[in-house]
Amino acid sequence: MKPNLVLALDFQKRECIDYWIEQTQHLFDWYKVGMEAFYAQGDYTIAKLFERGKHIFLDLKLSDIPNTVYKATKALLSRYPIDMINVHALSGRDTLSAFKEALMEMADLYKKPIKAIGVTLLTSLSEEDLQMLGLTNIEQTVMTLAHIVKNAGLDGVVCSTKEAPRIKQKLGEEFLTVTPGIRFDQLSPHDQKRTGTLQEAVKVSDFIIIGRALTEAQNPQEAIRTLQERWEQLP
Ligand SMILES: O=C(O)c1cc(=O)[nH]c(=O)n1[C@@H]1O[C@H](COP(=O)(O)O)[C@@H](O)[C@H]1O
Repeated sequence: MKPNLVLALDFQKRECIDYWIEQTQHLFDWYKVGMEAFYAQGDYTIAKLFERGKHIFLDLKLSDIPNTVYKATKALLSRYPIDMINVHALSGRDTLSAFKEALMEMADLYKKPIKAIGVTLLTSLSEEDLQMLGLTNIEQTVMTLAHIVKNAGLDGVVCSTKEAPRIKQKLGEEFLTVTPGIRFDQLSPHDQKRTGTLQEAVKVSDFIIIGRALTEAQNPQEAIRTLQERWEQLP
């Protein structure tokens, strides 16, 4: 089965949020509401996606002590009809377990599954950035974090397309991989250091995050059509 395409609604203005939902709803079943849209237009964006029957990935990358993450997760899920939510794996095992516990309680209450995802190493980090943090070896660090995420009972990880094959191989096909940093052709990577193509992503991901490669295109209508054609051609 093909992965899900997820559109990152990284906007603050309602006109932009409306435009991108209207223009892409035939192609995307999943939308990601990240910090920018959530802080600027959270209630509005989530209500709009819910009315249209879209799946919502709330990407706030929670990172705090276990008690705070547990309570914040419950507060978010009691307010918003979310299908997937994430936490930073670097918050450590106890925070990940508290996050999972909150999700299970809320999923039980609302009788619906909510996917729990751990962010490994941000795709904006390179080996050099890692060294500055006193860490080494992206592949190995991502694998260590992915193991911690799996052992805490979460459903999957955010990682780049580069690490996703090994994660699938070591942690099993059912362990979800969510891959951002997707670029088409020779497009600028912007601030991303570990990018991947749609062709790479389709083989190794369960959820492929599409952001500025689409939403900053010179001609958005043409870019949406091109993405649709490419997507339909992929196996
Ligand atoms: O959790 C995420 O979604 C995420 C994790 C990560 O490691 N890297 C990353 O880029 N993201 C998000 O994925 C999207 C990538 O967008 P583009 O760089 O515009 O394609 C943004 O909304 C980021 O916040």
